Amino acid sequence: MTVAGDRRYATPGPTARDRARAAAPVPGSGAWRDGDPVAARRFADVGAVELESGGVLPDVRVAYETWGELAPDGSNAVLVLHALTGDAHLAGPAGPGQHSAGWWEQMVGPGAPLDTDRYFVVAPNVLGGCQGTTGPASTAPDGRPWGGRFPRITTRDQVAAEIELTRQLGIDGWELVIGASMGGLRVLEWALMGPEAGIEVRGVAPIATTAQTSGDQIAWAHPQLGAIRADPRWRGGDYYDAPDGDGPHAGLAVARQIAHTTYRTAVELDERFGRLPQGGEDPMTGGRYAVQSYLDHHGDKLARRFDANSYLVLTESMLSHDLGRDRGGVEAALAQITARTLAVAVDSDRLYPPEQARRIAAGVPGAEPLRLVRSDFGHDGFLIEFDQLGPIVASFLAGAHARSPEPGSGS
Ligand SMILES: CC(=O)SCCNC(=O)CCNC(=O)[C@H](O)C(C)(C)COP(=O)(O)OP(=O)(O)OC[C@H]1O[C@@H](n2cnc3c(N)ncnc32)[C@H](O)[C@@H]1OP(=O)(O)O
Ligand SMILES: N[C@@H](CCO)C(=O)O
Repeated sequence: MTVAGDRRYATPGPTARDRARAAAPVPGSGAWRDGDPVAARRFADVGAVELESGGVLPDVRVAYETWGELAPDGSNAVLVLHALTGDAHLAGPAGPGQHSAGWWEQMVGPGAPLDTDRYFVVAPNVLGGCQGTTGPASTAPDGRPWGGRFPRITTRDQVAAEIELTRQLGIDGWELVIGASMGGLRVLEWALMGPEAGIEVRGVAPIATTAQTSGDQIAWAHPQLGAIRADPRWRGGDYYDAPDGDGPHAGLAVARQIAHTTYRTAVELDERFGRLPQGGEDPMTGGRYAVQSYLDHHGDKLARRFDANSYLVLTESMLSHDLGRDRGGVEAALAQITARTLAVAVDSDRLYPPEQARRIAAGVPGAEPLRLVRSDFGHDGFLIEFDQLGPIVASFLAGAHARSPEPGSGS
């Protein structure tokens, strides 16, 4: 698909995702209909999590959703890990308290690439998040919200909480652990921490992600953190009791605008919006260009659905990510991964460039060759290009079937 010369987006209209869906529906996707039963959001109390920093986060609760049925021999479990502002709601209509229909509904469902007729799919909300799992807005032991006191957490701390969830679910192995962006960081830690914890990880699919957060990624995150902290309504992170929910919405919106620019491509923004003014506004007399309006929209939309402190905590967890820390470096760590590995990148991703995924594919013994998704839309391609991503994931899973008994066969 190309966006060249497409100026329809100067005002809101069908999105790239809408058009991709219409042009090439993914087999089995779209099986969820309004009115279908919503996958129930459940909660697991996983106890205290010992943090890499040396502290302890007590009374951790993990929110999660599941689809499909766990086979009697437990052989068909798939773990899906969401990105920065995602949540446990992969597929199906929005339920109570959920901001939207599932963010990966094209990938998960009956007959979809992650086929819920065949697999038991589990999606937790990440530690530090704001969609049901313990995070800065949760209540601390003293009865007040954690707020600015919420500890620094790392990718490994997040996986430690997910390991406890896995134990509570009675799952002793994952057929596949899959996720993109921040989810992909956890996928890679799972590949090492899972087996160390006695949980078999048979396959991993890190998508649009990296084995080690780079200087460029830290640099892009820095002004996002600063925008939230510079908002006087942030109040050092203790804004939950502010009158009328008077939190750092403006700072969070600016952070999202910076981030969203990195999620798309320079070519798309230029060809799609160019220098067009927004609607009846005149940029020469204080009005906005259409691309400014577009970023305002995405910033405001996130500020309405996401907690600024979680944005800080999760962003800083991403900065901590280094698969090689205390493992002798990235290459030594990748070399220890024994799971079947499929690294996927989006060819136009300027935030997680394909070189980073290539490093994963080159470093893991026996990994599949790097798979590139072709997209005009950059990092967000993992949320748009389902006609490519779906078959890549489905064929990787089919490769697992070729080598092992039918999931759930018990043999
Ligand atoms: C795992 C996870 O990451 S879960 C979280 C995923 N969801 C998000 O990140 C939410 C933010 N949304 C997005 O990033 C994108 O919408 C995607 C990736 C989900 C889909 O991409 P696209 O289909 O290309 O959507 P696009 O970036 O064009 O955004 C469309 C929105 O911009 C709006 N828009 C487009 N042009 C303009 C404009 N000139 N002025 C104002 N708004 C505009 C559209 O009305 C639409 O609004 P809506 O989403 O409220 O309906
Ligand atoms: N749109 C995605 C991009 C980050 O990978 C999100 O908000 O989580």
